[in-house]
Amino acid sequence: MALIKFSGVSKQFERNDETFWATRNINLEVEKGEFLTVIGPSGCGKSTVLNLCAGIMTADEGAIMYDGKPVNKVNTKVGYMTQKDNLLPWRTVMKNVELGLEIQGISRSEREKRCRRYIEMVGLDGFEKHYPQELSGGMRKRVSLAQLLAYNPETLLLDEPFGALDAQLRLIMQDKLLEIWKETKKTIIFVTHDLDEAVSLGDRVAVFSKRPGTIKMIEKINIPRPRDVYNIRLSPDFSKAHTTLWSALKDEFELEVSI
Ligand SMILES: Nc1ncnc2c1ncn2[C@@H]1O[C@H](COP(=O)(O)OP(=O)(O)OP(=O)(O)O)[C@@H](O)[C@H]1O
Repeated sequence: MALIKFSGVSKQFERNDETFWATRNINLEVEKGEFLTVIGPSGCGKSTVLNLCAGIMTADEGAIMYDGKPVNKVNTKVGYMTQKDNLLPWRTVMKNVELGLEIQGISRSEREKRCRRYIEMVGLDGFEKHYPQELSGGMRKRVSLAQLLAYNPETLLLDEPFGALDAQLRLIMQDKLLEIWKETKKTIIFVTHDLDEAVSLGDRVAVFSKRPGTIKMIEKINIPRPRDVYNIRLSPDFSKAHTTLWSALKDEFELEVSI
């Protein structure tokens, strides 16, 4: 049984007194421990799909199941890193990363030990006492990721987590995320705008069509693991998957540009 299952899921919104479908008839299954990447043009409903999985929005049609149970309230099994960081401006980096553990009632020394590891992992050691407003956009994203990992949810929903990072740092973070995934065997749904990133990381890549977003294709990525994100573009398996996915994706972007 799939851990996450979307069956015929559609969601509509209202804008200027008009309703419109953001997504239509999403059918998707994600296996436990799978790394699924999701790509599609802007506004096709990728974040909406994550919001539905996290239980912070309800579907207008269809059903979302998590571990065999309907998602009809906030899904506490998932940790969600949204596009905007939700760091608290009055708490330092360390205090922000500790937040989830503090709520769980974990002792201060244990919190600090766990959080220090993740702060170090995202390359922010030395910044523990800084406040979010003293950091760059990319650094704030990394604090959010450390916060999420320290909280240790079963499933990670990541909405363009590395979008604000420069190309080099993005590769380093991709490498670290794959390491964590291997170590913790978490299930990950990772939304990105970057096809290279989608192919480098995913077991499968789901391509969304333009709005109303639906799944246009799902491609299994047959690149062996462990993957070397720094050199993966040189592999023939990478080019093959990239070419197939790009031919599906480029039509959606062309449509977007021509509107
Ligand atoms: N709460 C809301 N109220 C009204 N419209 C919304 C709401 N949330 C999303 N939308 C609209 O629904 C559509 C899908 O939005 P969504 O954020 O899911 O797209 P996306 O694929 O994640 O986009 P991007 O890649 O640009 O982040 C967009 O047109 C967006 O403006």
